[in-house]
Amino acid sequence: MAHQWRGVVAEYADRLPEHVRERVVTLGEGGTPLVAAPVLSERTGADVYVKVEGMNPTGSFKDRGMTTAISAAAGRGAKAVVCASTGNTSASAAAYATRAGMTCAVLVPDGKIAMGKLSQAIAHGARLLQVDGNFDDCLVAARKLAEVYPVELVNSVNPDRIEGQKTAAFEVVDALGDAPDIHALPVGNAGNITAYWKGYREYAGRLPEAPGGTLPAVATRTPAMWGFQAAGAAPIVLGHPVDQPETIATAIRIGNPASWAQAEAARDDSGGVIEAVSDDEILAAHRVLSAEVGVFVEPASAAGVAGLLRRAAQGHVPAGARVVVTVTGHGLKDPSGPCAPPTAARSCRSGWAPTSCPSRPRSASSSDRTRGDRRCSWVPTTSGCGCRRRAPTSDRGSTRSGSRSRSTTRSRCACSRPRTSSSRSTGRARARSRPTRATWSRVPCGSGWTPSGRRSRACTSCAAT
Ligand SMILES: N[C@@H](CCOP(=O)(O)O)C(=O)O
Repeated sequence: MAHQWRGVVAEYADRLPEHVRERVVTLGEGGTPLVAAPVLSERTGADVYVKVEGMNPTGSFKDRGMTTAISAAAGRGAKAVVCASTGNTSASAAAYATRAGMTCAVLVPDGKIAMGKLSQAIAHGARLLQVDGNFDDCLVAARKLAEVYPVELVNSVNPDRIEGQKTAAFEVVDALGDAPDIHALPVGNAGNITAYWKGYREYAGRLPEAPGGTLPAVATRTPAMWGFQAAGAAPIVLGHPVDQPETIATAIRIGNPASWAQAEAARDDSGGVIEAVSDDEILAAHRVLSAEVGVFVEPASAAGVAGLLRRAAQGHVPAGARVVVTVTGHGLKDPSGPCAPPTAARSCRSGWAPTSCPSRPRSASSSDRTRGDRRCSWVPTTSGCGCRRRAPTSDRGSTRSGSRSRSTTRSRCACSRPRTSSSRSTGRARARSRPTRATWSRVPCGSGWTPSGRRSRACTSCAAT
């Protein structure tokens, strides 16, 4: 008879602190598939499995930690919780807080959250505070709010979050019969690598002081932890905080991870690594996952696979090694991966689709259709909005009037770079440097196509309008 999964607190009660068990708030999280990935095994010469955390109730691994954090808060009689988020934490906190009858406030970087995640937080009734800053600024503000007001912080700086998230390591061992040789995963705020490492050590009987630490060991060993940050947001790799983290992998666009020291400890104690992968490597891995493995993930989730493929190509993956890669969130939360342009076009942000984009508008003008090479031809300049057209002749017919006036060209460019010396006023420059509604709306899609507007160029595959 099939086992009805009861959520991680009930399933691993004897290995969790007592205070998270007093009033359990659950949506049935955990028990996610560990999927064999023959394609990745073939490419790496290893025996690779993917832990599909997008199958959690709100579509990400955060639910494992949120059930314990919200349960603990509920047990203490909390009425409200707060978190800073790049999207997944807010969706999860909002859902579990609602389930517990609590108010949830979420602080997110304005314009930097994938539409699917934002929709979740709103749908679950969160009080949304969009901050003019990045995730790290949001976390500073959330910490202050929790100090001053009777509201509990449910980011992974809350130890109850780590307790819940460590159960993913238990599940891996339970499924494989022992710990893998290598566990690869993305690193953002670094709570997850911290939690997995704790879980693996506990299951191997190496933390006797932990809840359930006196229970018999389940695993005979622990894996090497391989963490991967996005190259534009790789503070641990660089050894210093990154003031303006930037990557297509919005979930790990973090410049100063809260669990930095713990992540380094996991790396060093396990004999592992933390490395950076480029956005193009992330997108390539995303394609492998979707088109070859059959698992659709959000872009950040592909960072672990990107890192594994890179290290395999460098000869760092021992033949036949058993490898688990955590893919952290579901692709439907942020469907931008398949239609994201390559780096050159992304940094330009002109709005021109790359040749690989499957979401080319069906209503392309005749010159667009005849233009063989649809790659972005905008290049950065040092004046104006920062972009200009390099080869105007190639799309002359696609402009409204056919004339090559500067204003027509500019109006096509939704670049959010700050204006430089040619700015008329500093105020205007600041306004331009912030994402406009148009650029913001394009973020979740990632295709580069502007939302429905005068040219009606909405992305036809992800419906980000
Ligand atoms: N990627 C996270 C960032 C917050 O991390 P947490 O570990 O503190 O929850 C998100 O989804 O918001």
